[in-house]
Amino acid sequence: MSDPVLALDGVQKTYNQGRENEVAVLKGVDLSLAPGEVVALVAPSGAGKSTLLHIAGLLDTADAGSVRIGGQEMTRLSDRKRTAARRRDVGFVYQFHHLLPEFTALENVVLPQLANGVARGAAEARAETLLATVGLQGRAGHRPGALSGGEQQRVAFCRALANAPRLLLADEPTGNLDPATSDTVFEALMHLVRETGLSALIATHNLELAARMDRQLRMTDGHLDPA
Ligand SMILES: Nc1ncnc2c1ncn2[C@@H]1O[C@H](COP(=O)(O)OP(=O)(O)OP(=O)(O)O)[C@@H](O)[C@H]1O
Repeated sequence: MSDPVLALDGVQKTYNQGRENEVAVLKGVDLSLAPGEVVALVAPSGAGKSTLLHIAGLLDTADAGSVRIGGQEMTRLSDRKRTAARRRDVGFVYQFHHLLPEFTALENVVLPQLANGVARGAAEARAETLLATVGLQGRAGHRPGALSGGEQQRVAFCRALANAPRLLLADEPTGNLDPATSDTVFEALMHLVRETGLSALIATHNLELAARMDRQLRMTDGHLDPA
């Protein structure tokens, strides 16, 4: 059997918010994400889902426990190696698109590839394919300011996948959109994820969207349980 794309075992994280004020946010989180699996992370505000996504995505480190991506143990890597693994393996999507305003949609998807050493022609071809997958073939030359909120977010999905990560982590990816747009944009994200075959952990407050994923996990009192 192939390795899980993401495996967390006994992950713990406590924040120290000043003297004698410790907050244990993750108290032993276990999670296994199979290749191609899309899992919803449902949690009330403040339960620690951003903390979990940051640790899973190698932006932050756990106090205890193990984080493996594609079978490789990440917990004891040097900062430099962890950053390299994050750039190679993980794509992030946030509630807000964070696109570069002075560049076109196409360029926003091309630039991370150039930074990764991909030749411009190949980078542009991949960007065009990704944008077409989310229905934006006619918008590639537009700057973010000339796109709707839903279109901006679809470009952000393409940018997250530009360097073909094996894992997508999304933190409320449709949280900033009205319900109808949120629905369309979520479908575009699911289509993109299925087309590229990657695994995704998607945090959402929207139970209706969560129900459309392969599986739902709920965060309660520092643990993850099936919803
Ligand atoms: N850098 C930090 N230092 C101290 N405490 C922190 C830090 N980051 C988060 N916390 C605390 O950890 C808890 C969980 O925060 P986190 O951002 O992971 O929650 P969340 O579930 O993503 O919330 P939301 O849905 O509101 O974004 C909160 O009580 C928060 O105050």
